[in-house]
Amino acid sequence: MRRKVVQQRARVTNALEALRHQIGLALGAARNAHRAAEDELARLRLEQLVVSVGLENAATDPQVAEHRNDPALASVLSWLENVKSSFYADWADGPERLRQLVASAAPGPAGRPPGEWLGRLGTFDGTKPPELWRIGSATVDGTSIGRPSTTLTFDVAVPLLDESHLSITSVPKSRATVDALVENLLMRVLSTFTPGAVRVHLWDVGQLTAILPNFYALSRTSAVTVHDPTRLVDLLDELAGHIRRIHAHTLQAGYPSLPAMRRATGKRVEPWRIAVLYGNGEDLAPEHLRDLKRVASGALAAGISLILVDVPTVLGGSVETISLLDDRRAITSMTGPDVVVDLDPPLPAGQVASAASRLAEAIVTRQGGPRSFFDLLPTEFGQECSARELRAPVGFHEGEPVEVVIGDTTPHALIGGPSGSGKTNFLYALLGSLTARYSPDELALYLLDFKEGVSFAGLAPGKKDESWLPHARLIGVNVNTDREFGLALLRFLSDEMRRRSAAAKEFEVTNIAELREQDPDGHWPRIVAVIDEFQYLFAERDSVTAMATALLEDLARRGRSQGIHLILASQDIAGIEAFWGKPAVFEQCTLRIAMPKARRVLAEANQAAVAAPRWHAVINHESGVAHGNQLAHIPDASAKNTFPALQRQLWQQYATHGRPRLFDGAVAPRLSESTAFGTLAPGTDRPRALVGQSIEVADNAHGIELPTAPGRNLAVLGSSRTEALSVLDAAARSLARQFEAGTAEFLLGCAVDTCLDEVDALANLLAEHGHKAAVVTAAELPALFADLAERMSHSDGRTFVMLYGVDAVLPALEHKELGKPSGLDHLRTLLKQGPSKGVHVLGWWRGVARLKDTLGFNGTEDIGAWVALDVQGSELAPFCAGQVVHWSPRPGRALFFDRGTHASPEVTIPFHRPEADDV
Ligand SMILES: Nc1ncnc2c1ncn2[C@@H]1O[C@H](COP(=O)(O)OP(=O)(O)OP(=O)(O)O)[C@@H](O)[C@H]1O
Repeated sequence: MRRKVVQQRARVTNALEALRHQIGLALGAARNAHRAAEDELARLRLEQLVVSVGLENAATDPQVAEHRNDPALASVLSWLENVKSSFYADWADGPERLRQLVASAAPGPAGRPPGEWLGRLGTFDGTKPPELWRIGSATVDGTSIGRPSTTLTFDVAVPLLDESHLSITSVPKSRATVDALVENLLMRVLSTFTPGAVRVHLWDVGQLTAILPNFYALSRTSAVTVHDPTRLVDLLDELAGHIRRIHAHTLQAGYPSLPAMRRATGKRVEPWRIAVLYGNGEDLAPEHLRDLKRVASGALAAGISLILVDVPTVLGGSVETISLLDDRRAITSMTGPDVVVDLDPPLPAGQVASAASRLAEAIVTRQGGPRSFFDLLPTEFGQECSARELRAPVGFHEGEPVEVVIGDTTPHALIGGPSGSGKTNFLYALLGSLTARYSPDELALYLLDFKEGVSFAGLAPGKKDESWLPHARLIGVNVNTDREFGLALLRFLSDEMRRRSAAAKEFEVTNIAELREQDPDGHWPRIVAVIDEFQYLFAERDSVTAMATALLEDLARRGRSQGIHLILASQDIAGIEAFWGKPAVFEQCTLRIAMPKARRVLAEANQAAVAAPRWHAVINHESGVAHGNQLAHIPDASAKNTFPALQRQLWQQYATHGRPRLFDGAVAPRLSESTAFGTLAPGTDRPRALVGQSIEVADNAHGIELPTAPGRNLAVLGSSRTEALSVLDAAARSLARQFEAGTAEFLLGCAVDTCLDEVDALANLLAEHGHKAAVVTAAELPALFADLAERMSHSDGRTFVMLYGVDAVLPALEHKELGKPSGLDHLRTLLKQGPSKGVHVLGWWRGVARLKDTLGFNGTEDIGAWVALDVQGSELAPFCAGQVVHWSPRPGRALFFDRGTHASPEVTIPFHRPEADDV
């Protein structure tokens, strides 16, 4: 037992001993590692010290001398000597390599001596600009590379376009040098590219004109713009606007930046822009500085470079610096502080001026003066897809096309400008440009003009020109008194929006682009609804305004995702004021187009439209904020044979697309041309008496159904003879179509002698259809009613009693023989009991009171439907279930109400009677 304990203790002791040994070793190793690290640190500190004082000064430097006894010093010095000599061995051919680098990165005018290019037009329109631009040369001492008493010279160039901004700092009295440097750089750039590919903006806090005077000739063209020294904000806004627009465009096309897009597509779509800002060394105002920084950070990706002279700021993005040392020399961030750059001498002033003139001439020639409408059109029609957006140029700015985009961020547009400023012309330019790019399967147009006149009428087939615009689905003209038609269009669009959103839901997508992807066989064109003088919609305080507002707001909010877009045009103030109280619509119109002198279309502080020249427009995709301004000259699209020429071409190309519906408020519709009339046929027990054309997007008619049921009579109310004849005529003729010959009887009771001819003519027409048709005179009416009241119980066919000015015979009807019912009693019986026995009265009373007298107490129920002509709405309440009727009579229009189908009365357009012309 004891032996066992002793053995165990020995084992534990041995184990502990072994552990102690291991710990000792580890501690020793750690001590050694620590010491080695400390040595290394000391060595590195020493190395840093020597580098900071310079290797060549190490021997004499007192700080280094303190380490004289340090054994590490020698190894540090020898290590640094090695590095230096191997570096200079590499650098021996450095100047030559730099020369080659500049030669390849700064080809042609970018790096070559001016004698080789100054005065010649550039030819480069490639996708990638030179990377470097020469500013001078630098000379270094050859001693360092083992060639004492020699010097080595190499070219110095700076990056600019697509690569970097430039910040130049001057010294006192060096303005001429700075100007020469900037002029040299700009001239190299301008002479590299084809004329017009570069735009230069000049701003000088201290000068209004005379900035780089040798460029004067170019300031008449788009190549150089001199900005007002007090309006830096305008320049920054303009640049910010370009950046946003270009950014949106490139992103939309799937590229991160303009240079990337250029490289990928091999096409230059935008000019390069260089903005030169001359400051005075003082800080910019904080708001300018903020805007400048914002511009600088997005500029390069949009092809914009800044050259800042004495503008103290720390810019975002990459910036190279040139700091002048005196009037010839500078240092630059490209070569570091130890290399002094000898700036190139100024270009000869005369030669720069004449080169600028040549370039200016070339730009003017290239821009070709004002462009025409046909320059807006693509060479091949109908090639674009509208799934994501609609995009089309509408004009030109300095030779470059200016586009309008209708899509996600700019779903709706507001166009404003005083009368004659070119709104209609703009609309034509836009419609032409869009319809030439997008086929009718991609774009459907609904065009409504509240102005008096027929501005869109030419887009529908006409007498002179049978062609039509195949994209147009609806054209409404002369609707200034038919606000209901505007409402009908909004209702139609709203229904279409619902239909699209239901389809989107079914496919589990949220917008039109996705819907088109998921349902490639569906027909989902983008819809553009243009409403010219839209403020008419809100012209009165009535239910039309209330409904139009609600519908417009809904469309403005939700139309975007369903591809339904509104373009609202107006003569500024009136139109825009109409929006007060409807901010939802106004705000959603993020695309603003201001014609010259338009007010309130753009943001309040944005005065661009005030200064816009004639036949121009300010196009702004940023809700009218100044940085969104794009000025464009709009070509003349309204000149004779301009738009029609395009229309004919499109019409031929898309021959299979149906004609648009034309609603012309100034032309009374013809019954014989009405679709509703054309589709009537015999064989119904609910014949329909048409009374007028309804004000709807579809070609529909109003009519009263006449089943054999109580109350199915029609009253026409008012003194307007022509319209009354028209309504009864349409009713009779449409009924006649729904019966086989001989199965319907028409009794035409004419109490007004002046209508006898028309009534006779109608009777003849009905007889021609093979129907029984008899004309009954005023004197015969009491007997007719007595007879009908008597025989209606045995009637088996249908009898339509058409009464003209029935009130004229009221006194005679009221005549009562003792113990016998009067004529009026018979008429009342007829009205009450006739319809359920197939005998219907369709009568014209020349006033509401006279109808009431006819019907007597409790008789209103017997008039199931009425058409009111020149009768005030207030009189109609008793025949409209007591509801308030808003109706002020207007020529050529009537109010129709059918108890059986209507919640409230609707405006109808009596058909034009062909015979009416002859009377
Ligand atoms: N860009 C243009 N170039 C040449 N002529 C133009 C241009 N724009 C408009 N016009 C001419 O000016 C006239 C008025 O233009 P337009 O009818 O478009 O103006 P508007 O603003 O619609 O006026 P209103 O509101 O009174 O109808 C037209 O005869 C048209 O031919």
